[in-house]
Amino acid sequence: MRSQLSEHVVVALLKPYYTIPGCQSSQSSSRSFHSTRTPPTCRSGMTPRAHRHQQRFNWTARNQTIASAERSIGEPVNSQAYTSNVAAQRSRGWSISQSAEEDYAILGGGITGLSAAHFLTKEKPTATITIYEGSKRLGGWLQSQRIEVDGGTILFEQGPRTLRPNLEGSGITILELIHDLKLTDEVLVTPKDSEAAKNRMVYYPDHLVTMPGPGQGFFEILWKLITEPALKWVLPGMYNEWFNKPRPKHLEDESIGDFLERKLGSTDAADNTVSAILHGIYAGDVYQLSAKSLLSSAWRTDGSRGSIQRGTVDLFAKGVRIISARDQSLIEKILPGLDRSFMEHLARYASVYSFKDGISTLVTALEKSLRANPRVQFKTSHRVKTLKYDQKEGLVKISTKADHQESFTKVISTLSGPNLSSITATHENPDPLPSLNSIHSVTVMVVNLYFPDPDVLPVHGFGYLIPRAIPFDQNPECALGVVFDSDAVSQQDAVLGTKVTVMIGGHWWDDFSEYPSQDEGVAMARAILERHLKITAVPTATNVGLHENCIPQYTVGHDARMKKAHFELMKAFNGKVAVAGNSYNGVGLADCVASARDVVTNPDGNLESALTGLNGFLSERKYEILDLKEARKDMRRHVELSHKSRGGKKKDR
Ligand SMILES: C=Cc1c2[nH]c(c1C)Cc1[nH]c(c(CCC(=O)O)c1C)Cc1[nH]c(c(C)c1CCC(=O)O)Cc1[nH]c(c(C)c1C=C)C2
Repeated sequence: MRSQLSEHVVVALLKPYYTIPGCQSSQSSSRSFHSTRTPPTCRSGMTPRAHRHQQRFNWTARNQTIASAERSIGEPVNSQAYTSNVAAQRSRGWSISQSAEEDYAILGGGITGLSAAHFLTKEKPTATITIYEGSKRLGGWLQSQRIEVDGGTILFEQGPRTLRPNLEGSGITILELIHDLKLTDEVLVTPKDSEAAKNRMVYYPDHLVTMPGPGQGFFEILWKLITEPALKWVLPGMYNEWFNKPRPKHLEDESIGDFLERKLGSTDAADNTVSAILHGIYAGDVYQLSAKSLLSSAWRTDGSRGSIQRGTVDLFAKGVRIISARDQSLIEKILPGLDRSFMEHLARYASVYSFKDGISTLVTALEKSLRANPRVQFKTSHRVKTLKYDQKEGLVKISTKADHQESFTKVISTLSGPNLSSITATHENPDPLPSLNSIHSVTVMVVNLYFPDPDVLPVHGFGYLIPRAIPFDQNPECALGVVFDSDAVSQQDAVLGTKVTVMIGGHWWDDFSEYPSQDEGVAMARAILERHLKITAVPTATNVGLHENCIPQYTVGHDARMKKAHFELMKAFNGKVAVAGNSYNGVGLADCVASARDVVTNPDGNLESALTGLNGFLSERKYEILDLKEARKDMRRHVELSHKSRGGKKKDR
């Protein structure tokens, strides 16, 4: 049974049963989890609740914090000095006032805002929450739409459509949400042995290339690496990476393209393959996106070992894996509460998952649950115009129309960096949050097409991505990729047929001031399908969305800018405005939910954490070492135990 399960999912899945409570793990060297540093959840021997109570400063402490932030701006920011300043405040006995009433405002009714409200209702049941949303509808760009076609309905997705069953990273927080909202029966799994799981393709330059991955044998992969022009960089690149000289000491960050060229000795990897993958995640430019922020573990290993492969082989030989302390702490906190049979089902079968009624199921369920809570108020069609900090009262004031302000003890902004910056600007200070203001986002046109013929596609799989190396005459529409929706998530439609989504624009449209119309979008998508896949059939249903500035770009220097942004927010709002959402710590759906949880629950138990939501950028991230051999033993023990506890029967779904 073990061999069928994805190891890292299951190791993490079963971890609570082979490790000790978080607060003791620093002393656990004989156990399977060795903490390299004191776990952040357990500083000063305090409980997480005690840490939560520390989130609010008294006046003296606030002024100290401001002074500290001011000192830090304009000079090289020394986060350690800042942290020790906060620690000093604590040791002097300042702070720790928990007001009886807390009034929260959440700016933005997308998935991050709704999730933040959800986690707040759990974490602070007596707080009142007002959610401001500028448009009429909730959910942001999570948009699942049922459309009538001949014979029934089909489901189109405009935004994200699938989730990965990962526990590490942000995946576990969305599983917690699914559990809280009782949505496990709504989940649809795309099996690991499906074509969609096995065939993730890149277009190069005139044919589709299946990327090496699970389900392919060693010799099959080797043959592909030798013969496939799109992958010809891999073997020489590996050689260069092993022997190349270490990264220059002064290098603080570089683009992923430059990083790959430096490591692998040519631009082929970036141009032919990695640019395609980045199109599918960020719709962004491989020569602008940050290696430090987006390839953080490769960046770290390269820095410490001089070679990613040497570092990886070293870990492999030691039988250990590195996991971030934050992910480890989330797993410890959330996993024990989740439904075990659901988790086992995901771990065993799912490559990705979605919901019977699409990804918006999350939004509908969150809205229903929040509307049932008398402490939560929705203000849709209320665009926030100004956000000001009233130093005397220690409150944040929000206005949505002239001559009317509402006051809050804390605001969580899920707006984009530039939007938050613009509502904060005043005549006296037109650019109070320059680091947030500088976050650039790209625009993507999403074109859904439905063909009644179920056999329109010449190949099956998740879809394909288009790298930057494709000559203009093969991609004049600036397409980024095509998703084969009817393969990627089956069972959402009541009729047979083929659904595809063509994504266009992204960084290719950075200089555009006008975009194609909906009809032009459909024509462009059809031209792409005809050129690349020889599909000439006419779609009987289409749906086009132009999502302006929808994906923030973590360009070179992102981490350093977010560190500065923390201090700018502290200066402007004294810790009363925190940020969450896709502008900061991950652009995916799961990242957004995780950022909402982090900003509410303060997972680090770290005082700054609750203040701006950007604490993760203040100091080097902490990591822990997972001993895989011990973990596997404990896992086996646990599987036996859980078998016994279920009367020896395995519950299959
Ligand atoms: C809808 C547009 C989006 C594009 N990128 C993202 C969205 C929401 C964010 C994103 N997409 C992926 C990841 C990685 C996580 C993962 O599941 O591996 C993130 C953070 C991967 C991905 N890319 C595409 C799909 C269908 C997926 C799976 C996750 C999802 O459903 O969003 C296709 C795709 N997305 C974008 C483009 C341009 C594209 C091209 C075919 C932009």
